[in-house]
Amino acid sequence: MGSNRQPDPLMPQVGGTITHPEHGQFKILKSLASGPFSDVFKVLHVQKNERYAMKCEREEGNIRPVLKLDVYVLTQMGKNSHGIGFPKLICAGRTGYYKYAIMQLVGADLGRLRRAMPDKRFTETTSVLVALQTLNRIETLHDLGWLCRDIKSPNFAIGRGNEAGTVFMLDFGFARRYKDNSGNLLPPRNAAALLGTIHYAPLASHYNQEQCRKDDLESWLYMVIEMAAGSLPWANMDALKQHKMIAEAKKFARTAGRAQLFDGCPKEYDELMDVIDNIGFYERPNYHKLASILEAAIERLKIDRYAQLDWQLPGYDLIKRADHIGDLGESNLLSMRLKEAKSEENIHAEKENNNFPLDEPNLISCSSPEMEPVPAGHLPNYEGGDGKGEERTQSNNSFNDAQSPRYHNY
Ligand SMILES: Nc1ncnc2c1ncn2[C@@H]1O[C@H](COP(=O)(O)OP(=O)(O)OP(=O)(O)O)[C@@H](O)[C@H]1O
Repeated sequence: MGSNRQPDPLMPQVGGTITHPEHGQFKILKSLASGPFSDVFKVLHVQKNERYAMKCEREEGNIRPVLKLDVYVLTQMGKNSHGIGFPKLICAGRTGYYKYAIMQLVGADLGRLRRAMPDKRFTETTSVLVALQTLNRIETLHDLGWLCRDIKSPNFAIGRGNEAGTVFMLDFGFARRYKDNSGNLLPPRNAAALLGTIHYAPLASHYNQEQCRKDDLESWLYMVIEMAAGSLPWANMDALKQHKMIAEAKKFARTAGRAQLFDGCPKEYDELMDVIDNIGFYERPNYHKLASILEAAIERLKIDRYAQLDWQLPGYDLIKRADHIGDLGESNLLSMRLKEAKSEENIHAEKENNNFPLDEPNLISCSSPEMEPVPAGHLPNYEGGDGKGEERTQSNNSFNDAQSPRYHNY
């Protein structure tokens, strides 16, 4: 994939080499992704002849720095015995101009793989088994004290070779601690940015509320419905111009629009929404209950839990097709410029989060509800297809914006 950004000769280039003081030389083989936040390359460890992924970002001038959070979360994950399904972090470094992290190389992401399927939906077997795996990854991340706040299929990827049946969780650039080192839950700020990816954003985020574990699961639900059904009812709405309408559609999907939302999904999925919608802000979600709903679908549909997944079956040739989808280039995606306003509340939240200097830099009390597009040079580069749902954004809608009523329940 090419980048939408102006070429920057001081950033890593294909063909170049990076030397880490302890880990040795890495030759840059290929660009894997180039987005508004970072560039990702396939690299070769020259001495060990092993391939890895390298994610890098400029030291200065980022819309939002993401690498520090990736490194922080993956380091913690590596120390955690439950780190299965998270890329292993090899090393991280900086050159003065950019920062980089070298990690386990994984395969195609679930967004591309789904769009490579004939109806843009996985088979029942794959969609249910992948729902179980991704639920497990989210539980692991949560139990480590982090929220993702950007759950979507492009942020999960399959393993390579004999790990192709394992789904890996990527991208912690919007992660946030919800508890401190002693395990105390952090109180919600009065308001928070609409951030993440609008088509998958939880209602709380639409209404500028602090997110909690439940909200990651709400995004997960939208993702698993899309994987099973092929699309979401709001798939054709413009993420930027119609973000309020998307929120309305998500509310409608809980009343008269419910049957439409779940059309094409195993019937058990309907119950997932009730369980998720009833989780409280401070509550540890009942992941086991959610998994047991998926298990009920597995039982009813007589799914072999050790079955090969769609991309492991020769018939679809999915991995190759997914690569091609990745090459389609530009879509209509637009990211948002990070504003620099800081409110008293945010400063307070940062102080409370003192041990985690990775807090989001701006978020609240921006006077304008309008979202400001980033300059063309920062347009992200993602695939076409129905990729509207993959717009990743961060806005500063005023909490008091009359058009953004505080969201209570649904
Ligand atoms: N470890 C990896 N192995 C292989 N590919 C990877 C790896 N990490 C990231 N990628 C590829 O790079 C893409 C972007 O990575 P990631 O989401 O971490 O970066 P980002 O800058 O936060 O992206 P986004 O613009 O989606 O927010 C992924 O969708 C995936 O295709």
